[in-house]
Amino acid sequence: MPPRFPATRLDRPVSKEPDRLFAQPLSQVPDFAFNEDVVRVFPDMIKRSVPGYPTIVENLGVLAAQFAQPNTTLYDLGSSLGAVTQALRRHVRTEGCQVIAIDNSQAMVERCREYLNAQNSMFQELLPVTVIEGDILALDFEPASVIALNFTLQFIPPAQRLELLTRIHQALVPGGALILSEKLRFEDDQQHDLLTDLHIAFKRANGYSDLEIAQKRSAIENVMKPDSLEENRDRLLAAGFSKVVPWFQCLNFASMIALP
Ligand SMILES: Nc1ncnc2c1ncn2[C@@H]1O[C@H](C[S@+](CC[C@H]([NH3+])C(=O)[O-])CC(=O)[O-])[C@@H](O)[C@H]1O
Ligand SMILES: O=C(O)C(=O)Cc1ccccc1
Repeated sequence: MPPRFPATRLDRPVSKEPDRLFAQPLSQVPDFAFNEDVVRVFPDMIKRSVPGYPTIVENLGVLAAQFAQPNTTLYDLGSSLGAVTQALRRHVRTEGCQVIAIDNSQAMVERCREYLNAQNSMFQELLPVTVIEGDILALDFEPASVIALNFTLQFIPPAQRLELLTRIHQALVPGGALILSEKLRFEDDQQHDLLTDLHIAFKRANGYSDLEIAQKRSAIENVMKPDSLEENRDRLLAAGFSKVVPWFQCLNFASMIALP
């Protein structure tokens, strides 16, 4: 019998179940939700859907090691299965730090805890971690040096994004940073259409059919609302951040560092 969680190149045990959630024609496509069905295929889904995702996650650990300050908290907001938390723990060795991962999907949180237990049993001297099932909009932040919002803000109702970022800014200590990754929309229609077509080509190259791509798009269109890079930058500045530095973009997915 093969082990239930074979170790990957990154020493991270992940489900290998392929994403076929939208492969059959659905008479009505329900709104996308982070439920048990999604959790089972999530590692495959996110890798085949988000160009640059593995690079962003691994380098988030590298970036975090530069910003982590002693005796502070590192947050993984909207942690899903804890890929970012695992990267933080692979890279950050700063004295007295802890990681808090939080997600409001019970199914995600349960599986995330299993994966982090597996990481605990494979490595020593990892930062302590707490996984919370809860709403990031209701979180009381501890003094923090690294806050990761890795493809989570796009699922927060647009009217609540500025207030969340303002509270994140207030929680950050000097020398810390918010790392924000988002799908982007583009203000120039031609640029938007080109990068959207290229994203569809990326998905097709990763084995998704036209039907899967179309049904997934209609599932997410009511729940995931991307902003442009300019909107993201302006909102971060309005929240009190002093500097916004994009550090990665692959097609219509980008990640930026925001300094307090
Ligand atoms: N209000 C909320 N409070 C808490 N969690 C929330 C909220 N709204 C949505 N979520 C959670 O945010 C996560 C977004 S996925 C993040 C990927 C991960 N960061 C990764 O790097 O692998 C992005 C994607 O699937 O495109 C889901 O797990 C939601 O349950
Ligand atoms: O699949 C897409 O088109 C996306 O934009 C990204 C995504 C990835 C995983 C869950 C929801 C959205």
